[in-house]
Amino acid sequence: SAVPSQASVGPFDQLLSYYLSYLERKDDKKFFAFPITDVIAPNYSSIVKHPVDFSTMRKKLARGYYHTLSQFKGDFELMCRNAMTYNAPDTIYFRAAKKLSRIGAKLVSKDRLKNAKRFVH
Ligand SMILES: CC(=O)c1cc(-c2ccccn2)c2ncccn12
Repeated sequence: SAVPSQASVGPFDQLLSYYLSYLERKDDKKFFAFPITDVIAPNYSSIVKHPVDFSTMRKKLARGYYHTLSQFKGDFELMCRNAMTYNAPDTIYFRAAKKLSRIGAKLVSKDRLKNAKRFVH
C-alpha cells in the first residue's frame, strides 16, 4: 500500500531514529539486523509469533507507525524477548539479546527522557 512518506521528519521521529541507530550500532554481529528465516533458524516462524528486527523497525518508523515511545520500546523489547524465547540461554543469540535489552532499557530510561523532554517543546 502506498503510504505517504513523511517529507520533513519531526523531532520525535528524529529522536527515535537516533535511538534506533544507537541500538543498531550495539548489535555489531548484526544478529538483529534482518528478519530471521526458518533456513537459518529451524521452525522459527512457528515458535516466534510476532517477529521483529531492526530493518522492520526502520520501515515502521519511516511509515510513521510509532506515535509513542512505548510503541517503539515495545517492538525493541519484543525483538529481544523473541531471541530469548527461541534460543537457549547458553547461546550467543540469547546472550546478545540480554545485553542489548539492558542497553536499550538504559537508553530510554526515565532520567534520559526527562532530559530529552527538556528540548522538545
Ligand atoms: C536473533 C536470533 O535469534 C538469531 C539471529 C541469527 C543470525 C543472524 C544473522 C546471521 C546469522 N544468524 C540466528 N541464527 C540462528 C538462530 C537464531 N538467530
